[in-house]
Amino acid sequence: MRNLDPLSEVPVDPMVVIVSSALVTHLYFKRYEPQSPVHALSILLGIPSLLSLLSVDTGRNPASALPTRKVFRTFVVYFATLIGSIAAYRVSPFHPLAKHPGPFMAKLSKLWMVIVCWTGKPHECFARLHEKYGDIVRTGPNEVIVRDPAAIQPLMGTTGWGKGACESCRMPSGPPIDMSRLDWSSRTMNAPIPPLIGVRDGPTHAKRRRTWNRGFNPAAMREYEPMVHKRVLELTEVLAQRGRVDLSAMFGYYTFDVMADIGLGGGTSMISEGNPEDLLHIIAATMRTANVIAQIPWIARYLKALPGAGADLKLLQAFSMKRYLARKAEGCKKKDLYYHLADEAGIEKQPIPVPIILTDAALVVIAGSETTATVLSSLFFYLLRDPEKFERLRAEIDKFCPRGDEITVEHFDEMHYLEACINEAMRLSPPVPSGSQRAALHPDPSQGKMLGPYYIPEGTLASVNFLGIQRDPKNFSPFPNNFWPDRWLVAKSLIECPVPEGEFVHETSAFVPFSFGPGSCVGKPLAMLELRMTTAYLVRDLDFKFAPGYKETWEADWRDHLTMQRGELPVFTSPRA
Ligand code: HEM
Repeated sequence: MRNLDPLSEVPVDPMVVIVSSALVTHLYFKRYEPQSPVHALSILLGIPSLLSLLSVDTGRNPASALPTRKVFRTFVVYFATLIGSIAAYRVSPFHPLAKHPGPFMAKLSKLWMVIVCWTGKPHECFARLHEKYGDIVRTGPNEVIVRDPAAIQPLMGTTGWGKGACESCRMPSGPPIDMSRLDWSSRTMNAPIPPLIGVRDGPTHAKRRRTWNRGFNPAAMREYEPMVHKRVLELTEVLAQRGRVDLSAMFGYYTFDVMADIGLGGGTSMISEGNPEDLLHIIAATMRTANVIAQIPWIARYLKALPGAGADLKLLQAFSMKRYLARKAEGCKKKDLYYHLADEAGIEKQPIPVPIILTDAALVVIAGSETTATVLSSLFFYLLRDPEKFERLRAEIDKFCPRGDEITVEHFDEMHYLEACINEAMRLSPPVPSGSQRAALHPDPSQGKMLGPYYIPEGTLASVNFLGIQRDPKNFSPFPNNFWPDRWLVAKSLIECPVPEGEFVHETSAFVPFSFGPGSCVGKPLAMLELRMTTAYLVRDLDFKFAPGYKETWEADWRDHLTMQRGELPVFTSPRA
């Protein structure tokens, strides 16, 4: 009987055809990285299915019309070749990142980063890797992290790369965008209208940022000052009566209330009532999941189909929607941040689309609350561990603003020690510890970059390790890991340097808690206002001490889920004696 196996009629071993097809698939994926699941799955399942059909011998034996073994063998050979080829290329000397050292498993697969991010300990892991491999470490097949301030300007400055793929998959909503012009690294979780922080394209980002910039200019900040002031007084009053509190949680409630007041027309009372809607836990859970998914953004397309996927995110979006509708119905009574983000003044030529207002409203609370709360919590942890520094700060505040007086922004210009303490807390515990990723926008080989002394090719995801550079003795010495606010005063020549001149290093370009360049933190003026005002009132008017039994595990409890998540800070608070 005639053999109908078409592959057997050509003088080529069917195995060669299957292996070659898998290698061509690797090349195709490497070059085009299909964005849609239908496209990707039709290639990954279609090719081996077709090859199975072609290699079925339907002529010899009717039983072979059920060619389970051949189909199985075709699939196994195809996928083994495909995976083997990808793995071999990634660890080979031909890979563009071959000369950058890093853990073998990280070079092989992004799964390594998925696991690291899931543990919440990337910041500790990266510190160990820098010790072992140096200032640039390959942390993924196409990814590096850099601990060198020379990388900041070229990567994040005006001629730097766009936001990395990670951010753009964090808060998906709305219709899909055309990803066809973006390179492999820009995979997103169908983030059609990404929040400002995830807008990769420079001009689009600059356009979106205009309303935000107006929302944090000096005139806008003057409007917010009374709102912050009111909440600081409320916090001070509540803490004066509470006794034992988790100060870290209280700062979370306080910053959330401030952001809701300024960005969403108010409507929350966490300082007095706690966290009844569980919003802070929802934000934490969202950040953790999103940071893991961001390592393999393509998976979001498939996860989204699962029931219950993104439930936390939806709760957060529902909260933003509720507050948005309330604020809109209320109308413009004051020039809050919403006034600027929704362009209630009508400055923009086109009205701001509602989906953009909603997406950015969620960003207001996500970006603006836990970040500031982390710095406040760390600052109080360091101050309570070191009563001499607490007293020195209190003396400065008393001097410029005695008890009973209202503390206003005018007082802060002269409070150098307050500024030094805040900077030092942000140096030791930046709320975005492992940096904000960047990636070239288009697959253009000319877009490779020198990051200081290191060349990285386009197609690389790159981050500057903020915690790493801020604690590197090459940038801050002596005592790089200790809370030593005096370094900021020495650097400004306000006090004598207590160590021999050669031992003092203060590299201000390596201090980037708010990041750097056109995509850096737009909310910095508000964050600084909250940090100064809150610290000044609490240190001046309250006494604090660690709750008995607290093991001072503050830093060990940190979890890095893009933003730092904090553990408890149990303290006793009382009115100042
Ligand atoms: C101490 C407190 C804060 C710190 C340390 C901090 C830090 C950061 C960092 C590192 C980024 C990433 C920038 C990048 O991608 O390069 C960022 C972005 C951002 N932050 Fe903050 N932040 C703080 C408070 C705030 C506050 C109070 C707001 C108010 C809403 C805010 C709003 C934003 C926004 C909107 C972005 C996105 C900016 C953009 O992509 O253009 N942040 N922040």
